[in-house]
Amino acid sequence: MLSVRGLTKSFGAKRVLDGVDLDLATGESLVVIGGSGTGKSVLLRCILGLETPDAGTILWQGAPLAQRRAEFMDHFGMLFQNAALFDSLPVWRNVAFRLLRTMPKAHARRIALEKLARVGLGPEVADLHPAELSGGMRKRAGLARAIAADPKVIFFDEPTTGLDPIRAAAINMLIRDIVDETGATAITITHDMSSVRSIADRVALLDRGRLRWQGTVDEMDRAGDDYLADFIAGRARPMAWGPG
Ligand SMILES: Nc1ncnc2c1ncn2[C@@H]1O[C@H](COP(=O)(O)OP(=O)(O)OP(=O)(O)O)[C@@H](O)[C@H]1O
Repeated sequence: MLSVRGLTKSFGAKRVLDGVDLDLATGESLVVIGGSGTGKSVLLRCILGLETPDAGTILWQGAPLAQRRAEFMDHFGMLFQNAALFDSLPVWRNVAFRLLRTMPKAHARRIALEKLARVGLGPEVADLHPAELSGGMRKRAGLARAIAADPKVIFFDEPTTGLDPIRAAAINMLIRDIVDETGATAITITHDMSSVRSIADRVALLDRGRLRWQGTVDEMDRAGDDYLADFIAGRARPMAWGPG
């Protein structure tokens, strides 16, 4: 359903993406891993049309995504790093933000409460403001917002950043369950190997602007790629990969 071909993007003299090819089937959950500054966010931003690639194509359902951007965005949801909620709005209005453009307030609120319940937040949370929530609750509210309009494609940007391991595991489980339930196609970018193991059908390792390796989680553990093995184990090789 989503194909990236030869995606290239430089900032000044620095080539951040250097011919990335990627295919994503409907309902598949792809997790993109890679060291800091390897271009994971730039890849997502190019797919979203927030950056203009220097070269390459992005196809959605077989047609250039750039020509169908509005339709794509109607079917798209995103969990932002640090949840990115609007501080001035109560939680339910954050969740219902897109719905409020197309439906009466009472209906949008009812859906927001359903989505909040789906991510484990009760109705008592609906009228609180984001500042009154813990980090884990903010992530859950961000997740409720991401799924509010029943998206077919969901991006998760570093979903466990800032959470303790137990709350991170809960968010990972919730994401996997939601992806399974909804049949949504998902791309997650993360450094967190627990997210990879919980969420991924397929893993792609981005390194110096290229996809260095991709495969299933099982294949990842047997891959025989030194950098991938170091990444999985959280192992540093002095001077091997630059200051990144
Ligand atoms: N708008 C921009 N202008 C200039 N350089 C940029 C811009 N956006 C990204 N970069 C550079 O592109 C490189 C890749 O950035 P990107 O944010 O995609 O990394 P990342 O893999 O998501 O890293 P992290 O895991 O640390 O978030 C970095 O060196 C960054 O400084």
